[in-house]
Amino acid sequence: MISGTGVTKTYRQRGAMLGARDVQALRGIDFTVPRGGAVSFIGESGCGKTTLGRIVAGLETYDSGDIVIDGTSMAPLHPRRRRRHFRRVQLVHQDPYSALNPTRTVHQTLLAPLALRARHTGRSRAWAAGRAEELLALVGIDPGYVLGRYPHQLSGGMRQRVVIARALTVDPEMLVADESVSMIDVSMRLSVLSLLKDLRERLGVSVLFITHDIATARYIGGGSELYVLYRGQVVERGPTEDVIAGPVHPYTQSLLSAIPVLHGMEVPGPERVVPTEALDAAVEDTGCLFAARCPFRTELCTAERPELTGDAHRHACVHPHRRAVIPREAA
Ligand SMILES: Nc1ncnc2c1ncn2[C@@H]1O[C@H](COP(=O)(O)OP(=O)(O)OP(=O)(O)O)[C@@H](O)[C@H]1O
Repeated sequence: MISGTGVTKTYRQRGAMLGARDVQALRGIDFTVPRGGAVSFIGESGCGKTTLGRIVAGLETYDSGDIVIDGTSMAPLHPRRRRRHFRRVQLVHQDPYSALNPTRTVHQTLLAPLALRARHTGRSRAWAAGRAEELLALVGIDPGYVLGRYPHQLSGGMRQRVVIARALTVDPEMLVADESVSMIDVSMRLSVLSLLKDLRERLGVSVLFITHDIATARYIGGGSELYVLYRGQVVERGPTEDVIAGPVHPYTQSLLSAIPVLHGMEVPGPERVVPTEALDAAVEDTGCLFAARCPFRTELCTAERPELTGDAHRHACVHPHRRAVIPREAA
């Protein structure tokens, strides 16, 4: 199991004298990804999703809070010792064009980490070569066809699968799939999502999805948990189907109002709001981060920052109102 408590991250900006503001990318994030489970973080551009994914994969530092990997707390560990634990979490780059070294064949790409593992575990080079073939078969590509090829000789979908195979070379406990930087088209995205679903079932590897697209979270569905991130704060979290069918926070409702596969809300909610930096800068730091854009705002909203409350389905809103969403097919 991999979890985080109170994870914060602020990007310090140079030129504060000239009015540059530090960016609070994450403001105390708690999350839990059970072994073999799936969790999606959703939010619009700039909400902090990529920062969180990079922190969980050990590629970015955090200011406070903690990440716990299989019961080991990362905070007190020396960075060099953390690295060993963070290897259990692999980031799957969803930009297959830049994720692979163009000067290496697929064979070289996979063999480098596998040969290292073989050395550490007293296995042979033949084992590493065999494992490379096994992993390619596992992600649904013919090893005979791809092993000797360079990335530019492969289709985008195949490149994406090679990226996943490379992530699997270290037998990770969790894959972090950051779709916000995705450059692949919709049908390919769906095939990658179904591959990740399949790997969850077959290998028991857990998956953290990072996306701006609620349709992706909906596709992952069954048994997963959805976290809605707004300006570095989780404003709603719960079982995916539950949050999508009955969002409570006005921000989640505005995100859902833009989804073509949904008909609308039984009780009208807010229309989608397009974030602007200027509006963000004007918001008071004390109140609800969404208050400036919220159609249900009252004085209470600017007085104090709401915390997440509730049981399985939690929200951070002082005027919670569940609005049932009617799927288009049922309307
Ligand atoms: N290296 C950095 N230095 C300064 N600010 C940064 C840096 N990386 C991210 N930020 C800022 O932190 C905030 C969160 O960024 P992040 O990339 O995590 O958001 P995101 O939700 O993934 O956005 P996107 O979907 O556009 O990638 C943004 O305001 C961004 O401008």
